[in-house]
Amino acid sequence: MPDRSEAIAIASDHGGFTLKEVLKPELESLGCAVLDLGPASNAPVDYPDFANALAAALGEGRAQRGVLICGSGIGISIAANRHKHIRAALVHDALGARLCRLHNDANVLCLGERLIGVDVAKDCLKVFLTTDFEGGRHQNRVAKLG
Ligand SMILES: O=C(CO)[C@H](O)[C@H](O)[C@H](O)COP(=O)(O)O
Repeated sequence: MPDRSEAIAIASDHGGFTLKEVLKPELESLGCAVLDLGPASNAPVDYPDFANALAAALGEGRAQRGVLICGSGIGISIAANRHKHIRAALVHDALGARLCRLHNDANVLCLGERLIGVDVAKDCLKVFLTTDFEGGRHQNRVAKLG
C-alpha cells in the first residue's frame, strides 16, 4: 500500500474529467490524501493548464506523485514532461504502470479516458502506487533524464 502520508495530486482536461472523478475515491481507498486540481466539470479546457498546475503542486511539495488524464493521455503527458522534475508516463495497462515505476521512477501516471476502460485504469492506478523504483542499473539512467 502507498505510504499513508503520501498526497496524490490529480487533474485532467474535459476529456479526462469523468475518469478523474472515478479515480478519486479509488485513491482514498488506497489510503492516499487526494489533491484535486480540477477541472470541476467537463466543460472544455486546455490540458496544459492542468498539467502545469500539477507540476507546480509536486514542485512545491503539496503532493508527492500525480495522476493526469485527458482524452488520449498524450497531450497532458507531453505538457507534464516539459517540467524538469516530472517523469510522466502514459500507460495503457498494468504492465506499463509497473515498468514505469520499476525502471523509470515515474512520478506522474497519465491515462487516456477515451482509450482505456475504467477497470484497466483502476488497475494501472493501484500498480503505479504500490510499485517501488528498482534502482540499480536504472538509477543512473533516470539521473541522466535531467
Ligand atoms: O491532448 C489530447 C490528445 O492528444 C487529449 O486527448 C485531449 O483531451 C483532446 O485533444 C481533447 O479533444 P476535444 O475534441 O477538444 O474534446
